[in-house]
Amino acid sequence: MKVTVVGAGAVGASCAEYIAMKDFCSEVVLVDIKEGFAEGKAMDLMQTASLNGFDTKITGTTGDYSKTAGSHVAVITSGIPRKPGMTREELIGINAGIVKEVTENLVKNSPEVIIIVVSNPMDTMAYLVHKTSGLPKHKIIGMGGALDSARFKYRLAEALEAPISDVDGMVIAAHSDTGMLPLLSKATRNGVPVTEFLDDAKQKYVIEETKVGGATLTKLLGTSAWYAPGAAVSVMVQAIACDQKKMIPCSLMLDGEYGESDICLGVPAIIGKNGVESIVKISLTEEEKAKFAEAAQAVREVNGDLKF
Ligand SMILES: NC(=O)c1ccc[n+]([C@@H]2O[C@H](COP(=O)([O-])OP(=O)(O)OC[C@H]3O[C@@H](n4cnc5c(N)ncnc54)[C@H](O)[C@@H]3O)[C@@H](O)[C@H]2O)c1
Ligand SMILES: O=C(O)C[C@H](O)C(=O)O
Repeated sequence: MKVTVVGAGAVGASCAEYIAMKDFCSEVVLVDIKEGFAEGKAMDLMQTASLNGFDTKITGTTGDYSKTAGSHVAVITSGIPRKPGMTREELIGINAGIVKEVTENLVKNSPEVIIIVVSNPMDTMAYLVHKTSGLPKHKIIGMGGALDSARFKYRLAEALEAPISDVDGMVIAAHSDTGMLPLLSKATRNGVPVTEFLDDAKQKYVIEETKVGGATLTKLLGTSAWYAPGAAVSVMVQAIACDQKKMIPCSLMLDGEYGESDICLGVPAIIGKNGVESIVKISLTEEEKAKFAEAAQAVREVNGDLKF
């Protein structure tokens, strides 16, 4: 299995590192536009191989997409991250052009590729890849829900004063500060609804902190996060590489599911060797349905700024 990661910055390098550490791929190719940067990151990561015990071969290239030919999966992390005080949506002006160009180069060299979109604003960038790549819709997957769900579990464990391994939960809808929908109604501690343990104030705290998880880290770090994003991508790549058929919330092109069409939004899906094996339909409360529709409306407005 050959995986390409475009953008050898914070998220791209973290993603390559986690993929290599799990040792399920034969080859990871890092691509960046900055001269020598991807080559340097690849060499540094390869020098951890004997220390960390993996055999995955990591190489880097400055923009030579012929080196990515025959990739099964490609991850797009190229583009600018936000700074404290910004929204992800403000990145569209620069990132849309980068994502479109990168997608064209990837598909030209790997016509069968499955693309995982990470660059922000992610739901809109995933939509752009659908509109410009010519790939079938099961081969384009936006990464947001896997990360947001991990942050939800972190906040749930904190509020419950429980180990994270006791906790389960999922975030759907938009990957934005306002449009995330942490499904508290379905979150559990060892199968018991968390609503049995958390009072209203704690429930509200968990939801609000989850939604601004990315902004909180951006404020602390001065740029956006990379460890958990990289780990989330590696889980998705592994689900494809090992045909795990894992249920992961991902930003997918909807065609009537959850009452929406012609939009990419976070919904639970089965991820396996074909990319998206199916979209999972779960029941939502009336309040959750309304929030999902509200998030869709906001993403639709951002999509309106795209020029194909
Ligand atoms: N979807 C998510 O959950 C999620 C999580 C974290 C970050 N992000 C997004 O991922 C993106 C990358 O974040 P980062 O922290 O790694 O940023 P970064 O600045 O560390 O890395 C981005 C890299 O992209 C490269 N790049 C720019 N244009 C390119 C091009 N045309 N071709 C190849 N490479 C190019 C840059 O040289 C840089 O090395 C941002 O848009 C950020 O908002 C999304
Ligand atoms: O918050 C950001 O801008 C980056 C990313 O989308 C995240 O959630 O960490």
